[in-house]
Amino acid sequence: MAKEPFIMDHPLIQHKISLLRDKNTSTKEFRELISEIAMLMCYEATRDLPLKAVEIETPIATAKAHIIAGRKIAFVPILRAGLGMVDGILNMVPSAKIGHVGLYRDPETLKPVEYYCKMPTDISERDVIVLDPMLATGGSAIDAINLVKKYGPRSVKFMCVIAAPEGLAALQEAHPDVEIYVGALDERLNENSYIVPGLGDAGDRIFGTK
Ligand SMILES: O=P(O)(O)OC[C@H]1O[C@H](OP(=O)(O)OP(=O)(O)O)[C@H](O)[C@@H]1O
Ligand SMILES: O=c1cc[nH]c(=O)[nH]1
Ligand SMILES: [Mg+2]
Repeated sequence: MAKEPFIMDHPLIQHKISLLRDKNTSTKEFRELISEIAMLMCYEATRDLPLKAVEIETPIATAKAHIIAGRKIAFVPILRAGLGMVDGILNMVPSAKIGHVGLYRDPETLKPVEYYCKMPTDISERDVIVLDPMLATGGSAIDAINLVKKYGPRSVKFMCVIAAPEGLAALQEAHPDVEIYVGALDERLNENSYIVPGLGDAGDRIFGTK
């Protein structure tokens, strides 16, 4: 059985996603918002990182404190649009490594086509979070996670800004072990498999290509 997805309810995330949806939001603002949302979502998606107890000498006394227990993380953006989430996330986890999966959705078949894959060499020691702003039919996320799993990472999570119910169900069925973090769960897909109401084509809006 797949785990329940984690749907973000934080007001800051909801506010920023609303601005992202607006067709009048400029490329510059869109890029900044995607990065900020990814940073806030990363805070939630890393909530289960294990801690270890340490003693720290403050100027006053010895503090019994906690630091992250050496778990290693890799983020894997799905090109192109996933790249827009990387900067914000690296603000939170600066030592993370980054893998890349290049996929585009064929406009006729709507099936993902792979054109690039490069993973950190030590990915089998890492917890991976796959990044893509959009989960529409789910085909791209499912294929990207299939690719990542071939490298034998310790665990895989998936983080998206907007999901369609259809894509969420498909991803849960294909990868029931993967924890899914969603900024907002929308109504449905339209006849071209775009998310409704969604925000349009995330890659085009991040890179200004339309
Ligand atoms: O769930 P799916 O139906 O597979 O659709 C979602 C995919 O579509 C978009 O990428 P796109 O193919 O537009 O490529 P791009 O990021 O290069 O624009 C998006 O960023 C996802 O990767
Ligand atoms: O709504 C959608 C669906 C797929 N890809 C996008 O960028 N947006
Ligand atoms: Mg696109």
